[in-house]
Amino acid sequence: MTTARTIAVAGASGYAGGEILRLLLGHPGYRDGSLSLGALTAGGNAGTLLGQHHPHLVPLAHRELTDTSSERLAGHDVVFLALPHGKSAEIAAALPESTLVVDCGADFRLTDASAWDRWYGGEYAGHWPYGLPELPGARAALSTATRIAVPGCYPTASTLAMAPAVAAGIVSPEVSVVAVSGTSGAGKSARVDLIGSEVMGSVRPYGVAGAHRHTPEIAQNLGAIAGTEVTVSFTPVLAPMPRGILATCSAPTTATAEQARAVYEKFCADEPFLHLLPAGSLPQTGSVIGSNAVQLQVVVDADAGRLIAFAAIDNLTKGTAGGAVQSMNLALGLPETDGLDTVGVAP
Ligand SMILES: NC(=O)C1=CN([C@@H]2O[C@H](COP(=O)(O)OP(=O)(O)OC[C@H]3O[C@@H](n4cnc5c(N)ncnc54)[C@H](OP(=O)(O)O)[C@@H]3O)[C@@H](O)[C@H]2O)C=CC1
Ligand SMILES: CC(=O)N[C@@H](CCC(=O)OP(=O)(O)O)C(=O)O
Repeated sequence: MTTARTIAVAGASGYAGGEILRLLLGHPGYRDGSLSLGALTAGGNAGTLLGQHHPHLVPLAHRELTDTSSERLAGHDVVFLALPHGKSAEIAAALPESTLVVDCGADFRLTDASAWDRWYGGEYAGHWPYGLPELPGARAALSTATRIAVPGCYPTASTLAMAPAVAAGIVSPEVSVVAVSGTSGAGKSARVDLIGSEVMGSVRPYGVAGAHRHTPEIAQNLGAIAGTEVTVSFTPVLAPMPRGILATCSAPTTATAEQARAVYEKFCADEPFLHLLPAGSLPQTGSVIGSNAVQLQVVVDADAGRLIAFAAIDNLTKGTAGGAVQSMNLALGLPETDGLDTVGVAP
């Protein structure tokens, strides 16, 4: 019998950490004992029980959260970091190279130090293999990785919506993205602009005109696929729902609707989590809640000369924890879909 691989989750009291734990509890490796859960850590909530923060994670309710330090996290085979931006670099540097570190924060996503400086600031920590297996070449990179940077939730939806069109060269490299997100994308910490009475019954844009830090990440992804610079105009929109992102992306095209559809069918054909809906159906967040699926559609507005691609994801599942577990599976040589469902919860 082989020894179980141990997994630690830093930031376990938060939304992303909680979702990682939810997925791991259903992972076949956890069920057969080949994966086990070690340290679960937090910041100010260290010393409290996980059940106080995630009462839905019944089997782990009794687990005590410990402080977050490289000493606590050392000795595990896999460490998920679900911490605020800027917290990962120091911890990761103190962990052995043999430990698989999967970072849900932004610290290692950007390949351009000047982009990091402009949108985040502080010392640039470098970049790691990017945890979006559906991108060209990503599976090969992830299968040998011991450090993985999980994408942001908006970049996951927007990149996957436009990747087929950009890879096939059927759009000009000028992409517009309007993406509507549920409030869990902002994390669990208290913010006046996120209290119920400010959010309920209202939809509002924020971080407009290139101000949102996901703009360079989306441009980086699409530029790498295109092999040329891609400009991205990104408008995030906050909606009164707990989970989900619907990204509506467009770019100039001369392709017909049939040509565009053929491109998307080919791109999605062997992808376990990419679901191109039948022509005439449009993605909605309600169909992907709790699932790792990405529901896609592509249409062409011939009068405007634009290709429009839609993607719906659960920001906490495919947009964070699902992408993290999918990447872990690849890095550990496990089946990529282990512990990840394409079946959502509805209504
Ligand atoms: N929410 C989402 O949809 C997505 C999130 N991510 C990324 O995942 C990471 C976590 O996000 P999310 O779960 O939403 O955030 P939350 O605010 O919900 O959780 C943050 C977690 O980090 C812990 N923490 C906060 N400050 C410190 C600190 N100084 N030292 C140690 N631990 C600390 C918190 O512990 P405590 O409870 O004790 O404060 C909590 O466990 C972020 O980097 C985020 O960008 C990525 C994609 C999507
Ligand atoms: C609704 C909402 O506030 N969403 C977050 C994005 C969350 C996410 O994916 O991003 P990171 O991992 O890069 O933090 C925001 O706009 O800041």
